[in-house]
Amino acid sequence: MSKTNPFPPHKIIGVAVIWDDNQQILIDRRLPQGVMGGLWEFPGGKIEPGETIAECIQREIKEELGIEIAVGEHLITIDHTYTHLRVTLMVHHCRLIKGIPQPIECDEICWVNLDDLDKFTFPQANIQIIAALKQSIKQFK
Ligand SMILES: Nc1nc2c([nH]c(=O)n2[C@H]2C[C@H](O)[C@@H](COP(=O)(O)OP(=O)(O)OP(=O)(O)O)O2)c(=O)[nH]1
Ligand SMILES: [Mg+2]
Repeated sequence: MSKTNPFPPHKIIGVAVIWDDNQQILIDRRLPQGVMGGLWEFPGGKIEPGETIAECIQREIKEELGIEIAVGEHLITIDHTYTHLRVTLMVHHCRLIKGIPQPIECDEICWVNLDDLDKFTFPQANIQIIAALKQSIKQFK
């Protein structure tokens, strides 16, 4: 009988909701191979020792997309356990400062309106991120 590891590895991930000047959000599609291959996500990655979350997000976005961003307000922190992995997603609103995003480490990228996010398939943990995002925007309307 197969058993699920009760202590799956834990990753702390800095996640960016990057806004441009037209109120659009940048999402990327993960490479087809590997964990959660082919799903859409908000760009980001694993924190390195000694880094703040803002530094992690800035570094990951430079590495993955070749752009500079300003890291702003904290949106939400999500703890989620997948079958073989536990993630803590620390999500911040960010703003594009410089450059045109390139799909350096992902399959494709897309600027979308908040209302169009539902048309893309995200990992399960993102349902809560998207709900928080819609909630945070409503406050301004
Ligand atoms: N970046 C990002 N990761 C997400 C989101 N939702 C979600 O469940 N994840 C999960 C998928 C991955 O297991 C993990 C992020 O890992 P990653 O593969 O981008 O990070 P990394 O490149 O720094 O990690 P690694 O090479 O050291 O494995 O978080 C999301 O919206 N954005
Ligand atoms: Mg990543």
